[in-house]
Amino acid sequence: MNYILNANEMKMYDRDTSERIGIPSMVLMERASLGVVESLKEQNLKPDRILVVAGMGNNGGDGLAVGRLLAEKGTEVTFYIAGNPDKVTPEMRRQLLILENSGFSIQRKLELAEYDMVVDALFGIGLSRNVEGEYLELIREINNFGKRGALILSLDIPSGVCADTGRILGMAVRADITVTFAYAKRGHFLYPGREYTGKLVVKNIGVTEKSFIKGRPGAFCYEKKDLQGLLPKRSPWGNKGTFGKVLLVAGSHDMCGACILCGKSILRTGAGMVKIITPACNRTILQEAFPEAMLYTFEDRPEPEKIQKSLDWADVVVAGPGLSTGDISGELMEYLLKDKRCPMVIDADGLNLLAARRELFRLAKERGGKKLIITPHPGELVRLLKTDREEYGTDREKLVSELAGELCCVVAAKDAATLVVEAGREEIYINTSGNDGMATAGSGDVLAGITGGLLAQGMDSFRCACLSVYLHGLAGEEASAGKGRYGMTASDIVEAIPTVMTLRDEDFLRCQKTPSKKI
Ligand SMILES: NC(=O)C1=CN([C@@H]2O[C@H](COP(=O)(O)OP(=O)(O)OC[C@H]3O[C@@H](n4cnc5c(N)ncnc54)[C@H](OP(=O)(O)O)[C@@H]3O)[C@@H](O)[C@H]2O)[C@@H](O)CC1
Ligand SMILES: Nc1ncnc2c1ncn2[C@@H]1O[C@H](COP(=O)(O)OP(=O)(O)O)[C@@H](O)[C@H]1O
Ligand SMILES: [K+]
Repeated sequence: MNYILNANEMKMYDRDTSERIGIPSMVLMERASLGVVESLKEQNLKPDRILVVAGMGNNGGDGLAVGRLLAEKGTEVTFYIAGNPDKVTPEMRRQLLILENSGFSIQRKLELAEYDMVVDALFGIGLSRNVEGEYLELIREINNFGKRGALILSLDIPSGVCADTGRILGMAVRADITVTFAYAKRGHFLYPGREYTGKLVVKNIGVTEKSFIKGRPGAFCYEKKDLQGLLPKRSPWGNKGTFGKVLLVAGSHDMCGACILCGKSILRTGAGMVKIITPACNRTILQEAFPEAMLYTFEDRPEPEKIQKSLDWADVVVAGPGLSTGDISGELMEYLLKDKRCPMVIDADGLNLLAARRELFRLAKERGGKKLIITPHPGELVRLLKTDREEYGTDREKLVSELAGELCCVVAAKDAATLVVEAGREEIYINTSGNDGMATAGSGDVLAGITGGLLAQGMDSFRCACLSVYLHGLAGEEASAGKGRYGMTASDIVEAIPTVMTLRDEDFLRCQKTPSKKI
């Protein structure tokens, strides 16, 4: 697990590290700059000629220090500073003095020479408004250097990207590499900032969790190394009942694929059994394409006793993929929502029904507690909140929290960077896995299946939604590694699930054999 910070949190932890813990700000800056140089070495990048573009804040100070350290190693460095000298921070002033005392000259006019690398140190997390005028022209010029082949290295965050939202404030530097300090920032992972960040490297500078005394960061993400500890434990003497029974209510007259994609994902994630309720027209295709599933198929309308029997059998319900929004589906959703025993995952048309019929929305809300996970894509989210795409674009996190609060549930708000929010919980999960190959029909059905599969294995709703989103993204990456981002389909994502969540036998045996007591 890794924290993802906003600008205020980073400033608060920086300040605590220097003022309370006592590591001087200049030391943090030197460590940050050494981290950048180390990162270039790790990537085998040896620039001969670089341009450092520095602003008047501490981001500029980092830039001057990086230039100085590289000059010590023989790189030819041109220093350029921009901005109002009245605004210079004490650390930046000190960096200017060090350069002056060391005999470097600093330019105030941009030299349009050829450089192998441009260091972007114009604005960091202190960017507070849209860039305009001279700064806008500078950012354009930095990007032009990039187009002509120079490597663009942004310090902390590409200048022009809002560290809190990932929004572009006027114009932003398109970095090839961003080296950030202590922790990643939200703007590195939220779009469009994520696209401008290029490859992200995080360097430790001495700011640690010891500085979280006034509050922990509000966001986190998962990494591959976390997986082993996050996956539900499997009992060696378990049977298919132990690993969970999932009732999938999905599919409609012209939509059978959603049952298959979602149902297969449930089993691929490790749940023991799946039973599908769907119209009779889907029976033959399901029996052929998905023989592992049990079925309850109905002709005109499902019988309440049979629905109830299925609900009594199930540990978890997944409802909505390909369901359609007709009256029969509405009735089905009503039965499911009224039965409050099973935790439930609602996706796709299940959510459209909630949006269209307030009675169903009310029933969902009444389930309350931690028993509901919903997985809306942006269209479904705005329908549920009766808002529009414009508002979604303005403050997505606020809308997602609002929805979680209204339904008293966990919301996995799907998008290129999916957010997971739980009613009443302050921290949010920001997903970092996946790619644009996943923007393909049926991909969301796979996520609903993974979520149901993990929930059936006993996970807590919030952790389950976070892990499902992360695994889904990893499966998307695995699928694209085989088929490419153009050609991959949702079926490829399903097939990649086992690979990304494989608990290797040797790991399993090690867990079993390691004694917990130390002597
Ligand atoms: N110990 C530490 O703290 C460490 C900090 N570190 C580094 O410090 C960075 C944060 O430094 P920072 O807070 O000085 O802010 P920074 O991003 O340099 O810019 C602020 C300047 O920009 C100006 N400005 C803002 N928006 C503008 C606009 N649109 N157009 C024009 N001007 C605008 C703003 O002016 P003002 O808003 O006051 O008018 C102010 O002058 C951080 O990202 C990391 O790199 C590391 O060294 C590790 C240790
Ligand atoms: N550019 C992208 N990068 C990463 N993930 C993406 C991207 N585009 C879509 N996804 C993921 O793909 C899934 C698409 O879901 P959804 O829109 O519900 O598809 P469908 O309705 O076809 O099943 C979501 O989980 C979303 O997060
Ligand atoms: K920067």
